[in-house]
Amino acid sequence: MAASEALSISVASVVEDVLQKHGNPAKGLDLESRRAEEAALRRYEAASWLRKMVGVVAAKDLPAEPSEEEFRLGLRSGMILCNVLNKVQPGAVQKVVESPNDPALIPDGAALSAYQYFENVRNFLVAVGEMGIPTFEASDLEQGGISARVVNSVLALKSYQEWKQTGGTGVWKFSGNAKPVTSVTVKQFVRKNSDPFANSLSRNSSQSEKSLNSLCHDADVSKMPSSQPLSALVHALLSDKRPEEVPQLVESVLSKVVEEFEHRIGTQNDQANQPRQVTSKDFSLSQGKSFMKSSDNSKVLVKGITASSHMYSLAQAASGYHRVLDENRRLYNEVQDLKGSIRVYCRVRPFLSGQSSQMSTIEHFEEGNIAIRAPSKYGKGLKSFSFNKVFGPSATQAEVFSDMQPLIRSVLDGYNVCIFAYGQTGSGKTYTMSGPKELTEQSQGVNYRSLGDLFCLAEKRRDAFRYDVAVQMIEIYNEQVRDLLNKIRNSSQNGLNVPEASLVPVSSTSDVIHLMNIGQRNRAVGATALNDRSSRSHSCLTVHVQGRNLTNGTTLRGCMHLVDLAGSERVDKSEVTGDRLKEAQHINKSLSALGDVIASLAQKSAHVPYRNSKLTQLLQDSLGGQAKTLMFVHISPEPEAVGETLSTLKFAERVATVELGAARVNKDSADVNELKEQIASLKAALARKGGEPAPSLHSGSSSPERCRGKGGDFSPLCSNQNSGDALIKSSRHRQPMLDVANIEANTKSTRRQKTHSFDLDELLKNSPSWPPVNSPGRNNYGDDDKDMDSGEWVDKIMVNKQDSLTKAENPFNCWETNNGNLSESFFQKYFPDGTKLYSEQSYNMFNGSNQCEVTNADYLDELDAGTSDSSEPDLLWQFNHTKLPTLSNGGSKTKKLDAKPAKSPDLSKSMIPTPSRKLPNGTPPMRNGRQISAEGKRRIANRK
Ligand SMILES: Nc1ncnc2c1ncn2[C@@H]1O[C@H](COP(=O)(O)OP(=O)(O)OP(=O)(O)O)[C@@H](O)[C@H]1O
Repeated sequence: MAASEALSISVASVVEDVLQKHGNPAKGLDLESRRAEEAALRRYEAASWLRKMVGVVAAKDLPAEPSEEEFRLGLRSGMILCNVLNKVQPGAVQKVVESPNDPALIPDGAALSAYQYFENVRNFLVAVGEMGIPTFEASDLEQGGISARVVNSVLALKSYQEWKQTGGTGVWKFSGNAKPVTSVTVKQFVRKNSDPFANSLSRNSSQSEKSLNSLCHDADVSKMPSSQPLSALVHALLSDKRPEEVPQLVESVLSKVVEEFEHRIGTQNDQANQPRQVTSKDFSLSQGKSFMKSSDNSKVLVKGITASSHMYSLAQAASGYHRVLDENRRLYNEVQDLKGSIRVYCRVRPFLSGQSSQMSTIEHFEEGNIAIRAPSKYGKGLKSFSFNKVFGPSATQAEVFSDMQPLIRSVLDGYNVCIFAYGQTGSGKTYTMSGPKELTEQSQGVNYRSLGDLFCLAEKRRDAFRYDVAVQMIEIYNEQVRDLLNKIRNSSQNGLNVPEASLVPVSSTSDVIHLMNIGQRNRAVGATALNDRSSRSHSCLTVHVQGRNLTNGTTLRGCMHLVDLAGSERVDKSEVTGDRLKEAQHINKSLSALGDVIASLAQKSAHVPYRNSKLTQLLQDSLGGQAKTLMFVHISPEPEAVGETLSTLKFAERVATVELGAARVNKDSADVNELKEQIASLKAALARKGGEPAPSLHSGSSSPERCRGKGGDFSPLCSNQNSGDALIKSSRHRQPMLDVANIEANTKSTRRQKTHSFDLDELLKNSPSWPPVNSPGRNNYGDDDKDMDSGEWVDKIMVNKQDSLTKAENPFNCWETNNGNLSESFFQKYFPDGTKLYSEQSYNMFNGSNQCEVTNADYLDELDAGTSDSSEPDLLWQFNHTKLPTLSNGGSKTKKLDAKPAKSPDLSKSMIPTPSRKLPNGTPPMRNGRQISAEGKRRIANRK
């Protein structure tokens, strides 16, 4: 007799017990009493069935709800057993010995009668044994015998009969027993779907809570005989949990269920003197067969035995489902990361209020696939697209964020990350990145959540790392880069606004929220027919993180760009004129340039035209470098948007094919840090010798030596609330950086200067670096990288990486450092020895300036080359666009693993929806629009 055949476990009670223990371990159920109750219920079920089979007259000696003793005595003669067996399987027992006496009156041990009913019992056991039904020992019907084994055997026979009744053919296999059905506690388990596992497997992995609920619903928990319904237990358990805690919790509960189940099975095995431990595999396999035989594929009422085993299998499947899904995703992501692919998540915006009667063009979506119903104009039929993930209209902000959460960890692990939102105007880009206008905690977008998570994680790692964080917000408006967090000072001389600061240290989520509100207000927005809050610019929030390993002194620098692109829109839909047309053309141009870059990358072209727009320069290192890049592509569900939707999805699908190469960790060993400090000291000494104010590593007073800042008179937001207010106030007067640059250039002429027009490059040269670049030298970390744990995104071999210019090629030695992240000096000045120091001088250091002082740097260059070979130790803002000339010259330094052009349709112009704005005539110009435009033209003319 197989061990599994004698087992009898109720999964429902196991789940309930585990949930109760989870909710309040102190209130664990009295398992013993529960088990006794369970055994009694099973006995009643067996007795009831036997009575039903032979009729109450023949079964008069067997009460409907017998005690153990009554059960044993009632069956002791073997007559009921044999007669029932013959009904189930006619002729199974050839001759049933009828006792002349009332068997119930036969005293235990009476020899003659014992022989008579021994015959019956033996015949019964032989017959059921041949049928594959669990048997018991004849002595189990004697005093002291194990009546539970008799119960098991009877219930197995019952199960066999049910199987036969439902048309079972072939070899019957016992599938375990369940709680009995009695008149008192009717338990019917409704199977909602004949294949619940397939059903659950199609669910979103981030919806663990749903999975748990569905687990309970599938079991029809409301009908379970429990002191507390399972649903109540589930809710009690989950009520105080954060969504991100749910998956682990579910996993933990399910593994405990499995554990407990196996424990109980083991206990039963012991009781049954059958030491073989039944594995969950045995159990679910046998269950599976049994179920398939008894299922009618649509709706099956599964009672008793089957329900129990179904529950178990369901619990198992749900548990396994999460593990398998996680594993699949991890492996898939690893493959993607090894290829350096850009991840693409698609999000469908819901219909907005007042639109609900419309038909959605989204035919269906699940996991990574989406199908759009296209009208004949676009080639009638369903168009399917595949992405890493598709979020439907009802996806919450939390769900969307949870899928990209590992990236946050990556930033803290020293990786560069870029997340950007792409899509038609009004499709929900800003909603995803920031949230709706009326922001609540639930509706906060990726930006807020990322920063919140970042601080949270940093706090958790407090014992091992000390992290310093600073943020920067810019926008690209009409091909001009603007600093959204800039403290603006009105220049009394010429009336032009001057940016004062662009990088602000933050120490908490509220600092960030405050800053982002400022930045958001400063975005160029204007009314359009499609979206009255339509942004007219690309915005980018950059988060710089530096972490010092408190144990070994290594430093990690991560950087994250969160980019909300301006809306894409076809020109032919546009009716815009004037300034709006100009804006649209700029947006169009930059998105087309983005398409060109993507196309070149997809084809692995030698030359990637990054320089064609500010946007592509901004994203250069995220698109072609070592960053982990995620694109959220947004689509609207309205039929009139279907053209945009299709072209957006086509573009996005191409983006997904781009292989960027390996993301790399930015890590400096303690030795490197030490050397950098030495170099910084030497530089300071040299500067002093040259009669200039000595730069100080820790005083924050060094910036004037190299990158001249403006004489700002305010403190950072996080350290001075008043200054924050001032920042808000003054930042309303935005000024194109172009203008600022020239003012700067004109007011400073005594030192060696490099005066440029103030485009993105200029800004970046003098600001904390833009999309981080790791110079070749800096990235020679060798095996160190392997130590880094970056969550789902794995370290990779770098491919297709653009080399930065070497120092020698760098025309501006104040830009020579290419570590691509917040400079050492920044952290040394802002966070010396763990203290946030933000002096007026140090703050000035961050002020955008287009001038780089070059002082006695040749000697220092030698030093640098001999040490960290690429990393400017401090004092200078690290400019990471020094490689741009290389790129524009045809990318001669580009390393390609595979230079063979991939099959890649031209996705640039044809696929990028040409942005334009449908603006009602007479729309008021944006606040600075005209002035910027005029000034911009003047500056551009000057440059020429
Ligand atoms: N997932 C969503 N759930 C609910 N409302 C949404 C969602 N996505 C977008 N919306 C709403 O749709 C409108 C347009 O969204 P949003 O402003 O984010 O679009 P956008 O793509 O950023 O537009 P633009 O390119 O013009 O800036 C807003 O009112 C926003 O609140």
